[in-house]
Amino acid sequence: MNSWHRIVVKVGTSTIVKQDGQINYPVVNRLTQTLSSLQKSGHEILLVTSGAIGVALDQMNLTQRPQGIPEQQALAAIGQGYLMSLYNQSFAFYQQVVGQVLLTYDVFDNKVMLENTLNAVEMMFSQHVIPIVNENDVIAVDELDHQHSFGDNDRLAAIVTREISADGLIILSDVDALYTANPAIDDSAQIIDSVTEITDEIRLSATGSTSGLGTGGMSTKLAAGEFVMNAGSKMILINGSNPALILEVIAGKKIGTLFQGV
Ligand SMILES: Nc1ncnc2c1ncn2[C@@H]1O[C@H](COP(=O)(O)OP(=O)(O)O)[C@@H](O)[C@H]1O
Ligand SMILES: N[C@@H](CCC(=O)OP(=O)(O)O)C(=O)O
Repeated sequence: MNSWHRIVVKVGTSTIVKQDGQINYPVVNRLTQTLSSLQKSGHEILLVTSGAIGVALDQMNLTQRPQGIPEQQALAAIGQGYLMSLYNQSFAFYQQVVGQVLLTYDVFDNKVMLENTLNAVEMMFSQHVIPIVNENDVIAVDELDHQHSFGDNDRLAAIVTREISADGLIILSDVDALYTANPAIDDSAQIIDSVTEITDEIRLSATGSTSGLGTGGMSTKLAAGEFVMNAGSKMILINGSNPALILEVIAGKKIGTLFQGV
């Protein structure tokens, strides 16, 4: 069924931080306006946001993401508070209350921690509050995974979508859709408007991030799509430069790439 009542929206760093490293205030404003209006019209919205490290780079006058894990953890600590202050201020303009939920992957393996988290999220939904989720990069302990994909919020958003039994996940990125090849480096790349199964051909089309801001590129989004489809839900990938597109997705308009099993 194509309903979008309980929705997870994931926003990538490349959407809220511009190429020059500055925060994209108009986009943050349109995002908070769109999500607030959806919440007020009866939808349950959970926002998974990246950007802690992205905004901290600017705060610390750095032009690129450091390679070292402790350096990135420190930036995550610095930027997370700032990121939440941005969202608090922007949502407050639309009289929308939000709550911060910082997660690590071990939460999903621990029955008690998971139950506590889900209880808090359900309570926020019943109070018309929008939970804002990010990975708690400062204390994340999965060292091996950390080395390879420090902070993968596409995966986190997919797991959250399953755990809260959301109707779907909307991923906002800096591309219009999944393409047959990375459009940043291949002019002949074509949009793929729907995916029912992640085939090897699709997997090969996806490469990592070229923006310098995001982390996972398209590979982590495909993995998220596969996870969400296996959980019986759906995912849409759209361009985050105009977050009001979320309203069109919910109205059933065909934009971006829809990942949905048959
Ligand atoms: N097949 C593909 N289709 C679309 N984008 C792709 C593809 N392969 C790689 N990419 C890259 O993935 C990037 C989006 O991932 P990323 O930079 O991690 O964004 P975000 O910060 O939104 O998570 C795009 O800018 C694009 O360069
Ligand atoms: N947790 C990290 C973001 C990790 C991440 O997945 O980034 P992105 O590829 O921009 O969605 C942060 O807040 O900086």
